[in-house]
Amino acid sequence: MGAEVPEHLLGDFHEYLVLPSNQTSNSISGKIYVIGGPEDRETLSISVKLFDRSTGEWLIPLILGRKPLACNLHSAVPVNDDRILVIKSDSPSYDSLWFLEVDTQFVREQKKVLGTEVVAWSKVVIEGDDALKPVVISGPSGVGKGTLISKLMKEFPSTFGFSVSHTTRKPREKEKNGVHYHFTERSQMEKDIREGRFLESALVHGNLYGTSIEAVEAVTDSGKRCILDIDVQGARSVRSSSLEAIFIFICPPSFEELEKRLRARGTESEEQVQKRLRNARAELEQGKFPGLFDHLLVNDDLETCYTDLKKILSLDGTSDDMLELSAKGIRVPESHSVSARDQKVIIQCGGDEGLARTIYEVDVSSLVGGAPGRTRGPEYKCIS
Ligand SMILES: Nc1nc2c(ncn2[C@@H]2O[C@H](COP(=O)(O)OP(=O)(O)O)[C@@H](O)[C@H]2O)c(=O)[nH]1
Ligand SMILES: Nc1ncnc2c1ncn2[C@@H]1O[C@H](COP(=O)(O)OP(=O)(O)O)[C@@H](O)[C@H]1O
Repeated sequence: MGAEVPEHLLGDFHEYLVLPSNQTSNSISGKIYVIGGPEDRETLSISVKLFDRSTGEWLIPLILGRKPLACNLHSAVPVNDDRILVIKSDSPSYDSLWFLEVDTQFVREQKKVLGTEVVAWSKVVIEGDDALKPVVISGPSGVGKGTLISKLMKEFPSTFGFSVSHTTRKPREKEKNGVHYHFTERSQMEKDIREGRFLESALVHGNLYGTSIEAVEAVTDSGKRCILDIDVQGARSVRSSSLEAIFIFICPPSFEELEKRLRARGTESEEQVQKRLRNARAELEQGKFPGLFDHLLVNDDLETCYTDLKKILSLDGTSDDMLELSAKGIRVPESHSVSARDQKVIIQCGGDEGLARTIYEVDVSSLVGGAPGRTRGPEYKCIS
C-alpha cells in the first residue's frame, strides 16, 4: 500500500515519522530505513522495512547475512552513504555494533542478481589488542596439548574459545562432533579447502586436519580469545597467514615419557601409536625451527607447565571475571545518544542525573570485509 506523504515533507519525511522507542529511521539515497519494532518472530532478530520515496511505498526488503538478536533499544546512524551503523544498548560489548548495509557493492550486486530490494547485516568486529591474539598450541601426539587446553578453558571459560577443527579421522569414543572436531568426509573437506574456506590444512598421521575460517571467526565473534590445537605444518601455515597469533610448542620431558602417555591414553591402535611416535621425532625437530614458535614449554609436571603457560599468556594473578570486565568493545547503556560527522561516530553514554558520562569516538573511515560476513576495521577510543 502506498503511503500518503505530502510532497513538501518528502525531503525530511523520516524526521516526521513518529516511531515507538524501539524503532529508528534513517534516510539514504531516497529510501528511508525503519529498523526495529515488531521482531522477526522466527529468528527473534531486529526487523527492517523501508519506504521508497520514488514509489511512495513501504517495502519489506530481502534481508541477507546473519541477523542481530533483538534488543530493547538501539540507535542508528547512516555512515558512508551506503550503510547504517546500528548500536544495540545493553548488549555484550562484543555484540553491540552492527552494520545494516543498504547500498554497498555487495548489496548492489545482490539486488541485480535477485531483482528485488535487498539489505544485508554485517556484525562489526573490533580487532583485539595484543593481549587477545589467538594462541596456537603445537606438539607431538600425547604430549598433553589437549590436557593443558582443557585446564585453560575450565579456569577461563569466558576468556578462551576453542577453534573446532575439521578432520577426516574417525571420532574417538568420548569425542563429540562439533565440540572436539567437525568430523567430515574427505571429499567434502577437499572441496571446502579448494573453495578457500580453510585458513590452513595438513595431512597428519594419515588423516586430513584443518582450521576453517569460520571456526576462528565463531570464537572471535563471541568476544573470546581463540585457541588452536594444530600440528607443526599447520602452525607454519598460520605463521604465514594474516592471522597474528602467539605460537607455543609443547615438548615432552623425554621420548620414553611421550610413548608412555600415548599408550596410557589408550585411544589409539598399536599401528596408530607407532605412526604417531615416528612422526613425533620429526615434529620435535621442527618445533625447534628458529622463528616458528615464540615459546617452548616442557610438559613434565603438569601443574608447573600449566603455570608457565599462564605466565606466557599474562594470566597469572588474574581471574576470568577480571578479564571479562576489561574486555574490548563498547557496552552501551539504554541512556545514550549518537551522532556522526566526518566518518566519526560519537556515542555518548550515560550522563543522566549526575551519573558518570562516557563518550566514545568510533572511526569508520577504513572498513574491511562486510556482508555477508563481518566488518572489521572500525577503531574506537574513549574521549571523555
Ligand atoms: N594442521 C592442523 N593440525 C591439526 C588440526 N587439528 C588437530 N591437528 C593436529 O593433528 C594431530 C592429531 O590430532 P588428534 O588426532 O586429535 O590426536 P592427538 O593430538 O594425539 O590427540 C595433532 O598434532 C593436532 O594438533 C588442524 O585443524 N590443523
Ligand atoms: N604432565 C603430564 N604428566 C603425565 N601425564 C600427562 C601430562 N600431561 C598430559 N598427560 C596425559 O597424557 C595423555 C596425553 O595427553 P593429551 O592431552 O591427550 O595429549 P595431546 O592432546 O597432546 O595428544 C593423557 O592421558 C593425559 O592425561
